[in-house]
Amino acid sequence: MSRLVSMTEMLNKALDGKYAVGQFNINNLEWTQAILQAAQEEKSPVILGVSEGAAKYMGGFKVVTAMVNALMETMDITVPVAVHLDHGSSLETCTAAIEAGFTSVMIDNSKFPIEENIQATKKVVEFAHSKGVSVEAEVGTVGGTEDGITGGVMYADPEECKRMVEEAKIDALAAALGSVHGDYEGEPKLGFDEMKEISELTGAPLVLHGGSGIPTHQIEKAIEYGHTKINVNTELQQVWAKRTREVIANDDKVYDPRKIVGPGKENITATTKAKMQEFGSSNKA
Ligand SMILES: O=C(O)C[C@@H](O)[C@H](O)C(=O)COP(=O)(O)O
Ligand SMILES: [Zn+2]
Repeated sequence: MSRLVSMTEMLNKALDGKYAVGQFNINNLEWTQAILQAAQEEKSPVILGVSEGAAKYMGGFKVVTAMVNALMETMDITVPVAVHLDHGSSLETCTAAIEAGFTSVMIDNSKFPIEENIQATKKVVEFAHSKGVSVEAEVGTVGGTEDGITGGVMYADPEECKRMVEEAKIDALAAALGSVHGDYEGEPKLGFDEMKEISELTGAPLVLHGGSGIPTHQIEKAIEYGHTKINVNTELQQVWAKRTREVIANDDKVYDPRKIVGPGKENITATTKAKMQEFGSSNKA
């Protein structure tokens, strides 16, 4: 029996309570164990983000939900957990994820003109809401590399954001305002004036993509201006890779994959816990 939940309740509570729930992207079994452990220890709600590429790598949507559900049971996870399709590209992919048991999806048609983006999102919302699944959409363009494809930043237009929220009836809005996937060059420059305007205009729970490498004072301001979900992928990959390199450098005879891949889990758990404290979601489960 699945104990997964959608993002709706967690994000509305976060909006009221002025904190954000982290979306931490998973890549495999170890990642999932490490993040679930962090959430349980912090008594924090958590969103497990799964990109189309990561889902394919892990063997498909059904493998992902079977793994997460089984781990929740064996690890005795009691905090709210959502499994969310990150940057879903089409109605077909979102439908397949929902049918496999995902409790939340992002339909990212932000590269299309706003009218097309809204119409495509509406169709996803119609199906998703009939199954109790939450929907996130994106307006504007997050910079950097997304599932292997690199592009520039394009700020979200406030009126387009309002239309997306009102017409498509989404549960969360990723309004791109200068954030970047992957590493930032220098200090991130987020559009806080636009953020405040979009938050006031839409009243929607906002989502911050490219959450790695943003200093705490900017994270706090983003939360103050309506961000209830912050996506983190790169930082977890970096701390895991650092530990894994050390393991191999310190022992050139090691070949047991569990001894190579496993130790980095501690770094993922520690970084996830630190992010939950920073985002204010600890003890909010
Ligand atoms: O790269 C992915 O597959 C996931 C990201 O797009 C995720 O949605 C995200 O925004 C995380 O950003 P990051 O921490 O800068 O990688
Ligand atoms: Zn993203």
